[in-house]
Formats: sequence, structure tokens, C-alpha cells
Amino acid sequence: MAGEKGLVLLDFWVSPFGQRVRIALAEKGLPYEYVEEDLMAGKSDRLLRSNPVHKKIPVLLHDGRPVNESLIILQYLEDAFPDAPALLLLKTLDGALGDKPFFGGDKFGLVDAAFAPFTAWFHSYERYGEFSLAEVAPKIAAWAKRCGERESVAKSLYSPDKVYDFIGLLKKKYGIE
Ligand SMILES: N[C@@H](CCC(=O)N[C@@H](CS)C(=O)NCC(=O)O)C(=O)O
Repeated sequence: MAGEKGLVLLDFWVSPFGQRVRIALAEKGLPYEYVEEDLMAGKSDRLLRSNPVHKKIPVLLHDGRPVNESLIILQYLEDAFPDAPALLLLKTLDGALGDKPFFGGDKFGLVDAAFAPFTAWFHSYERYGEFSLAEVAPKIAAWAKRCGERESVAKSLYSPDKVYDFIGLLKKKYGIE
């Protein structure tokens, strides 16, 4: 039986990727049904149907709809359950950055590279979410500017306006106005 939130997790006991999702569900206080996939014995039809390309756990089913990839699942939980305690709040990141120029310290590091692409989305977060990043998370706002001044980031990202238009298209496509 899916938990009261309609969540089912297809997982394998020792998987760090699955454990990532279990930790996030627990931190957010979301009940779910745990389904052990015995990968040593084979893969269930449900797993193959839910993740037909990669055929991997973890898979989160939400009201029957599959979400694959552990980090995508974490992001999905943030979006689908906004009332549960948030793990990725910009304010939390602001605190984590502290007075350092980058998450890597004085040097641009792995966390900076992983997070920098979202800076092109900040403008849309602000407009659609009706908030000012500089007010909510001033250190992250300054960090985003610093990232944008790096050639590696600048040449890999699209303009915030283009991202905003793209999100507008997505909203239309999915009927979210
Ligand atoms: N990038 C994936 C990795 C998931 C993954 O590698 N899962 C492994 C178990 S730890 C799996 O299902 N392996 C089965 C297979 O490769 O056939 C994620 O983060 O969810």
C-alpha cells in the first residue's frame, strides 16, 4: 500500500542512491511504502516498466507516476511537497556559503559547478515566485554574480531571459498559468 501521500519507493537495501532518497523522505517527514527490489535475483516488471531506459533503482512512484534518478527525486520531493520541511532552501545555502567566495572556499569547486547552472534560473524563480533573491539570500545572489563572471560558467549557460521564456512555454504546455 502506498503511504498516505501516494508514495512508493522501489529500492535496494545497500544502494547509496536509494539511501539518499530514504534520507530525504525521512527528513521531510513523508510516509511511503518501501518496496525492496532484489537486484541479485533480477528486476521486477514494475521496475522495468517504471524505469525502462536505465532499469535502475531508486524509482519513486507518486500516485503511480514514476520519477527516476536520485537527485531528480530529491528535487521532485521539494516541488511536490512544498509544505514539508525544505532541504534545498536558498536560505540554507546562503548559510552554507557563509563569507566564502565559493562553496569550494577561495576556489571554484565541485559544489559550485553542480549548482552554478541554476543561477540562470534564479531570475525566473524570483519573477514567478515574487521574491527578491538579494533580500532572501544575499550571499547566494552575490555568489551567482561571481559565478557569472567566470568564463566556464558564462559560456555554458543561457541568458536568464531565455530561461524565463522557456519556463513560460513549459507552463503553457502543462496548463500551469
Ligand atoms: N544515477 C542513478 C544511479 C542509480 C544506480 O546506479 N542504481 C543501481 C543500484 S545502486 C542499480 O539499480 N543497478 C542496477 C543495474 O545497473 O542494472 C541515481 O542516482 O539514481
